[in-house]
Amino acid sequence: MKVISAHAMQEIDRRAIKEFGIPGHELMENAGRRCTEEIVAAYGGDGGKRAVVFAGKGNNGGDGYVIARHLLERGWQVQVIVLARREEIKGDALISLVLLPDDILCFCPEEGELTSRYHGDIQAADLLVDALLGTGLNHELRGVYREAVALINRAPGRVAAVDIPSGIHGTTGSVMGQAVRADLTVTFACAKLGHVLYPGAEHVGRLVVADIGIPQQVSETAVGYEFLDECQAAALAMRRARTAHKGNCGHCLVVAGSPGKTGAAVLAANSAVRAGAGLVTLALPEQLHQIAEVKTTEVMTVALPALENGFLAAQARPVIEGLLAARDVLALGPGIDRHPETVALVHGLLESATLPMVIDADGLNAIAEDRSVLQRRAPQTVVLTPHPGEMARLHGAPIPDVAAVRIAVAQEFARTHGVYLVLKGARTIMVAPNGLTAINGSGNPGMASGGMGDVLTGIIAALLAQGYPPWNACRLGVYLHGLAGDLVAGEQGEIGMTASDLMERLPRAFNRLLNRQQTRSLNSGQRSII
Ligand SMILES: NC(=O)C1=CN([C@@H]2O[C@H](COP(=O)(O)OP(=O)(O)OC[C@H]3O[C@@H](n4cnc5c(N)ncnc54)[C@H](O)[C@@H]3O)[C@@H](O)[C@H]2O)[C@@H](O)CC1
Ligand SMILES: [K+]
Repeated sequence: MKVISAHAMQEIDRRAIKEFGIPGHELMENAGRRCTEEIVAAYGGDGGKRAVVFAGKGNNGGDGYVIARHLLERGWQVQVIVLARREEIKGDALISLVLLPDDILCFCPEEGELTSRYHGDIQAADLLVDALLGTGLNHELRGVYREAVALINRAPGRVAAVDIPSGIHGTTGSVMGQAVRADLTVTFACAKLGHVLYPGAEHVGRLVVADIGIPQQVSETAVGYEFLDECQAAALAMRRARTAHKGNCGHCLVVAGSPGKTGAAVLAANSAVRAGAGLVTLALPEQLHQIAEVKTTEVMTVALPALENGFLAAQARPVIEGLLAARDVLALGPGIDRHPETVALVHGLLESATLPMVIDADGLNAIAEDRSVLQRRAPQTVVLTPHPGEMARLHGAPIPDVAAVRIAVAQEFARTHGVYLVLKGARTIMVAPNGLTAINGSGNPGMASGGMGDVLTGIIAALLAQGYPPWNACRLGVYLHGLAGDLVAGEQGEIGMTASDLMERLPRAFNRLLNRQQTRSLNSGQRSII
């Protein structure tokens, strides 16, 4: 599903009106009619129900007037509360307002009056229509708007939001002080970033994207982002040839681990096995070699030169380079810590290794110490998988500053340094070096526990080793990781989920995507490939 920013939607509206000559009030009429159809389908079309429509002073409110008119025609009892003075309503919204009977309109621009005069009506409504603010939201909610949102959220009736729940920023998904919690949101032409990014995504309820007559060439050419759902992820999964053997399913080298963090190394290596790599070698500090031998079965292990304290030494570089000659992908960083010799090793490998690399954890912190190493690197595909803290270090800014604009930060970093960037979090962001951007739709808060990142590193490395193009490996890998987490949550709940639990579900997650492909081809009348 394509998602766009609030600004891109304003541009779509502008082009539809200016370049294609579609009158704005016609778009508003279509928007209001489509909202009404969805409301009636969800909450009943047989009349006799009560609706209170909350309208702001802009065009979102205008959509609300159209909805009010259509609900009246269908026999609903309707009251419209406008949070402005009548003379403040202008343009297309005014065209829709004048079509409403005066006796259902209340103008309520001042804080306090709403609660004192309309509390009873609001409590008695079967449906509250939130047409306060849409893509024009540009500052925190205050005064009577804040009061209205609180009243809507406390009322027992169902809530239908027009375009986006009021108070949610259409581009960042943030709550601007206070925001409506809707049961149903009907948006127009395309979903907006604010519908899928948290915390906005939790306010939307069921999302319907309605066609309001905007020409396809306008909405298709708008700059957008890919929201990765199960259907799109399934399309990325490749079936294995019946003649496959371990030699052509790729060999991953995982360089990881330091004292106290053998688990990170083992998780990354075992996850590469579970994500389908033909062969996996785990190379780790010599002091940890025996432990890794005990904790792994399918994975081969190699002892690397290490300092006395067990951190990877610079002399490990020629040994690793020797191993790389017969490997397809290098996964570097889980649990390696930040010793200066280890940092030098990461820099050295970036400069010499010419095969695809997935770099995580302290591998990223090593890059953050000298970002210019990314410019000096040998020509190779590099996938970086930071969490917000690592992203902030890479970017050189405090975490809250990065969190507020995470998509923009990820895009800038990926473009500037020519890397694939996977910025982890609720709704992981993926960016290709050319700026293509995807937002992951799978996963749950149970995955907020240690080791999950190591698993993701192993998955993406395994997909690259199996021949997935890097952009597909990033998107499929991230989706599979979240889907495996969702499978764990479905079986045992979110709390107490471990990275090992998730890793064990990877084959099932993969299989679910492949089965979905098969169902699709059966449904479309094609012969299934069994
Ligand atoms: N031609 C178009 O542009 C169309 C627009 N449509 C609707 O119009 C909406 C966009 O309309 P507008 O651009 O008029 O914007 P909105 O109706 O979202 O709000 C804009 C008004 O609210 C004020 N405002 C912004 N933030 C506020 C806050 N926190 N508290 C109080 N007031 C605040 C602004 O100063 C402005 O007066 C869309 O979301 C959609 O619902 C649809 O009718 C389809 C066609
Ligand atoms: K709204």
